[in-house]
Amino acid sequence: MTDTLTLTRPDDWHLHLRDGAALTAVLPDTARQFGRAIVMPNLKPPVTTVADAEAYRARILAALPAGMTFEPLMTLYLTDRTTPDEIVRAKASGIVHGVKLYPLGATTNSDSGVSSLEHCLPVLEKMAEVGLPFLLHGEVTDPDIDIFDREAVFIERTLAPLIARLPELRVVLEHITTAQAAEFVASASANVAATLTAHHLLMNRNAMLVGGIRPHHYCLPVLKRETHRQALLKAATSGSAKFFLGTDSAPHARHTKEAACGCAGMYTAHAALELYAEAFDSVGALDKLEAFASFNGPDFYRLPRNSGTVTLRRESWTVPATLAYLDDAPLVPLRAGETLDWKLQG
Ligand SMILES: NC(=O)N[C@@H](CC(=O)O)C(=O)O
Ligand SMILES: [Zn+2]
Ligand SMILES: [Zn+2]
Repeated sequence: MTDTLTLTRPDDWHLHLRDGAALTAVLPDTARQFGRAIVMPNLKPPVTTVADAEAYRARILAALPAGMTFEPLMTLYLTDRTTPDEIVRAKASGIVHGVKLYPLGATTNSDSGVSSLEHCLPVLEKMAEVGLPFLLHGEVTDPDIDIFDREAVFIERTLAPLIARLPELRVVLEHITTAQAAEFVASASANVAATLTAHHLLMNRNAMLVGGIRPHHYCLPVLKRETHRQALLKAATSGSAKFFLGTDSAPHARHTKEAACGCAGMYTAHAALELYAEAFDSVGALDKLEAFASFNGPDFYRLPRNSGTVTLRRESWTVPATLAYLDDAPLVPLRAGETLDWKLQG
């Protein structure tokens, strides 16, 4: 049995850092583990221009505790008003590494999202031309489509036609949750990849709905049935370079989750690598974790792999019940009050 695991320093290819006091509270959790992260642009208001991204990047670096190194990889939030010129500026900036699609109304802070990709074709063509990846929250928002089917329908209605139209566009289907998504990505061209969260590798929808409704296990795309979780775990541990780590750690203050209409998003950054190690260990695939966490992402984004390493040890520890977040508004991390079997050293 492996008890110690040393990995090339990993990166998080899908992360919500928020802003202000929330940013200051959560950033150290990520910076302890990851060299870089693709930082999601769904602030209020969203990060839609290179100027916004530069200012947000400066706020992230200013919030980083002394002595920690971490590189935020910025993204732009695609809107119906994004211009091809902004894409050219984004590529030239060197700090923007992707453009994010939030279908209008699909998830947290998506009310500036895109109503139809048809409007955005000139922008998407420019992204393909300059080589800026397109990052997708892959769910349709059609009210007639059942929430558990929204990812699979997105693949049929939006992703497949997009790829057929612009095969040279590099696309990341974020936080995939279904067997359909895993199969689609695995059989698509090398320009199509996916991120996988630790929580979708570890939990199915029973964790949200059995024995009472558990708001801290509610996220989007929503947890699916066990067959899907198994398909995701198989994809993550398959050795395919198309699948890589993206926590989708998405902090929301406790009272906004424990509410009649609770926010979507799980906070996992406090123990991200430990949670992935548990998932990979559960199928005897710890040897596949390094490529998933540290190689496949930078290779797809055409960035150098990190130097340096992190070490995990098989060691029990208890996750705190809450973490400090905003004044009088704590954060409930995934596995709050429970024991984890892996621990990041140092
Ligand atoms: N994943 C979530 O459930 N929530 C994310 C948004 C997102 O990634 O869809 C958030 O910003 O809170
Ligand atoms: Zn999303
Ligand atoms: Zn997200």
